[in-house]
Order: sequence, then structure tokens, then C-alpha cells
Amino acid sequence: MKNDDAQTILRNNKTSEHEGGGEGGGGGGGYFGTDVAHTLFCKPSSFSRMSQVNIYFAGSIKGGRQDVGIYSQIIEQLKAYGHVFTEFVGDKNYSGPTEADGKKDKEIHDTDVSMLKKSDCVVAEVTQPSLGVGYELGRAVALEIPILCLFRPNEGKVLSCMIRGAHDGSAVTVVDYTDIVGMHQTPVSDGLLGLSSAPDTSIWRCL
Ligand SMILES: O=c1[nH]c(=O)n([C@H]2C[C@H](O)[C@@H](COP(=O)(O)O)O2)cc1CO
Repeated sequence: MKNDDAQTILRNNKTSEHEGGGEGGGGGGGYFGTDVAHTLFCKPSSFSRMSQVNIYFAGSIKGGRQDVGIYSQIIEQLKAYGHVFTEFVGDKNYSGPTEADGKKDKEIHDTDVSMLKKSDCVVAEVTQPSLGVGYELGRAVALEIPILCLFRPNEGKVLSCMIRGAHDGSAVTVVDYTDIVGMHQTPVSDGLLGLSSAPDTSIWRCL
């Protein structure tokens, strides 16, 4: 798996479905489909034609930084479509507040919650379990912010029932994927982020 490719898409993803078929289903296998785009970017009419989309990316920090390279690549993709509040989550040199930066836990919490409240969607890489990410997802659900969770089953981990079980293909979408490959703005990433390849349309158009 090449995780160092700067221009990436998620490959071989499959929308999560519980054994026996989850309610609402997840838009079938293959690549990210219009269901995901709809989930993320086609909230009722208030969502149409916004000038800037704010994206909250969530990924493990204190829970373990082994996937930071993947976070960074996902963030790079997301930046093509809007403002990512939490770019530092993909910074390999960041592992939490230090005495030197003087940031207190409360300040971090309050700032993050404030950014979350201003977010139009949340994208979380959930392969590496993290209490903070779980907390952010719970807050986002309460705030009715659409959520996309990305999980890599081939890492030998099992996703929490509270995340996979939250998948409804609407407010919360859980997608299993295998790896990230080097391409940019393909139908896959377009599907993920609702970006139409047609030049005269914007990402806010429902697919
Ligand atoms: O320093 C931090 N800054 C910060 O914004 N967070 C937020 C963003 C991440 O999506 C999430 C990670 O949580 P955790 O550290 O429990 O793995 O919490 C978490 C920490 C460290 O707990």
C-alpha cells in the first residue's frame, strides 16, 4: 500500500452494511456513490450554492498516530473541496499539546467543539480507535452534521459497533476502503465530495 502519494483517492471502498443488511443500505459496493455525496453535501435547500464548505476532519491523536500519513492524504483531498478546520490532525509532527505551546485541554476541547459547530460535514478516519474521535462523532450526530467515517478493515481491526451501527446511509455513512491510490478528481473523489465533473456545476449540486 502506498500511503505517500500526494494526490490520492480512496480505492475499493464499500459502503458499510451490517450483516443481514442495514437499514437504508449503503449504496452498494464499488466506489463512493451518490449516496455519500448526497449525505455530505446535499442537506436540504440550505446547503445549495454555499460559497465555502467547512470540513471537520477527525483522526486519532492520543489514540495513536500510526495513520497520520493517511490522514494527511485525505486532508489534502478534502482541501480541494473546502476549508478543513483541523489540518493539524494530519501533521506528523503533532501529537498533542506540549508545555511549550501552553495549550490547555479545555482550550483544545472548546476550540474543537466550536469548529465542529461551524462545520458543514465531518469526515473521520476511524481505523485507529480514538476516544476523541468518538466524542467528536457523538457531538456531530447531536448537531445533525453529516458524517462520513472511513475504515480500513484490512488492518486487522474491528470497528466499534457504536460507529458501524450508526450507519444509516444518510446522517452517518460508514465506508470500508482498502487503500489510497494516486489519482485526483476522478468519479470516485467526485462522488465522495459531490463534485460534478461538469465544469458548469458546483459541488453543491445534488448528484
Ligand atoms: O491535541 C489535540 N487536538 C485535537 O484537536 N484533538 C481532537 C482532534 C482529533 O480528531 C481528536 C483526536 O482525539 P484523541 O487525541 O483522543 O485521539 O481530538 C485531540 C487532541 C489530543 O487529544
